[in-house]
Amino acid sequence: MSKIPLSELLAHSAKVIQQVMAGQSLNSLLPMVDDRYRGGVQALSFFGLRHWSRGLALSEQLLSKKAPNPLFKSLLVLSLTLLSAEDFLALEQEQNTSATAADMPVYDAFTLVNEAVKAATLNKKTASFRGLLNACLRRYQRELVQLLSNVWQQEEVRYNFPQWWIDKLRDAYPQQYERLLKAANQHASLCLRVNRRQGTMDEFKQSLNQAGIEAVQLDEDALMLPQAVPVPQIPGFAEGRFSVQDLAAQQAISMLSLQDGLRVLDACAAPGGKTSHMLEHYDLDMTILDIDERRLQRVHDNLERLGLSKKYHQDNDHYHIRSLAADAADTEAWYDGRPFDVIMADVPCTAAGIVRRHPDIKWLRRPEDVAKTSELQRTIVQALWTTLKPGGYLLYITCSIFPEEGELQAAYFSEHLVGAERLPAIGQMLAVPDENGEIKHDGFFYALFKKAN
Ligand SMILES: C[S@@+](CC[C@H](N)C(=O)[O-])C[C@H]1O[C@@H](n2cnc3c(N)ncnc32)[C@H](O)[C@@H]1O
Repeated sequence: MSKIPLSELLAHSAKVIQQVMAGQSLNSLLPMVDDRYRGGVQALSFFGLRHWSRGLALSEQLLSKKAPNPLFKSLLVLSLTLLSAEDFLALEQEQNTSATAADMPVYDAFTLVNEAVKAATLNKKTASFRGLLNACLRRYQRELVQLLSNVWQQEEVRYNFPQWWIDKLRDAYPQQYERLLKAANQHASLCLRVNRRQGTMDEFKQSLNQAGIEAVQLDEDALMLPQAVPVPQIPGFAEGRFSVQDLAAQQAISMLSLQDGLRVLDACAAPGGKTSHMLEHYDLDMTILDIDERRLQRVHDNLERLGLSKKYHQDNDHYHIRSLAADAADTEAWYDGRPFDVIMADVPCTAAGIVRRHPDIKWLRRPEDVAKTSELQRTIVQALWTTLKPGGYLLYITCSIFPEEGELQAAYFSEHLVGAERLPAIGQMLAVPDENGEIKHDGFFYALFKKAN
């Protein structure tokens, strides 16, 4: 980041965040950023989005009327978020609330204000308002004690989440919501899954060790890298020796009684994280379904890289792969009438459990999305249930921590899926620090159902 002027990074980041606020995901925006800027823009956007509420509240105190345009607003809020970071941390420590500083970009205030004003000159939508930007930032510096004490009164600022999200978590987890919210604004370490078809865990750990990469083994297949390393620089990526997958997502196969030869449906499969995990362990007759044809291609790319495509298993009679781009709920469009032994239903959800890795999610979601996705999940699972063999298993999965997509949904399925017996499974996983203060996984929900014979 050091060689590129901060002003340019701020200008690009403000643009990216403005587009997020208009409804686009960071995943779709970051790949379009010029290679030279991408790392820096990602770091600034992650930090900006995690702490947006504070910058926004400060900007509302500093502007006497509405911001002249969305790009200016984005640049001002981002600059204030950065400028107030250390002061806010000190305030948090004073108030004894556990502060989160790990990902904080540290710039001295003088440089930051100058660079922000320079950033304003780089775009014609902001150039004529650079005086206003300068005035707001300098007033923040003069009045920061009073301004921070004003915005501290707002829960949205203290937790850096939209109020509806805070209220929902407080209702669902009265004892834990504060820990959950704080944890969700922290940096998430990279978690890898070792491909056991390409070597053992010990061999892989050894290759990391030789490359000077520190790794902590979390379970049979999972390793966490405490220090960030760009994925292509980790030895064995191109050769398919590992995948990037959170520990919570890696739990899925432990709940399914899989064995070679079973007819399995991965109903919402893309990009294939769980499909490939199943195929790394078992020789399956696998049907891969996803509504999105382009995302389905990513499943094939991943299977190819991991050596899991059928062509690598030609002589294996148990190993079959069939893929279909279709709406899982529309069984007439894709179901051939041969029921499945096992169905994995990793359904679309609000993704409220993975905000650490996708800080844009809390700004992209609207309160009404929860009921909408919950309804969609019901439609999909009820349709899938008709394609399950008597005696077969369906694993319902979301990366959410909202009960409507978790426990309440599982209770609904227990009642409404004909012949469903709910079996013991992990249930709700929450991303909160363990006894050592470490957050080891994302927020996920699992419920397992067996269909009566
Ligand atoms: C949570 S992601 C699945 C992640 C995947 N199982 C993995 O582990 O990599 C949900 C997927 O559901 C797909 N999807 C959404 N609506 C669908 C539908 N009606 N039918 C089938 N797939 C759907 C999305 O395209 C998306 O790829």
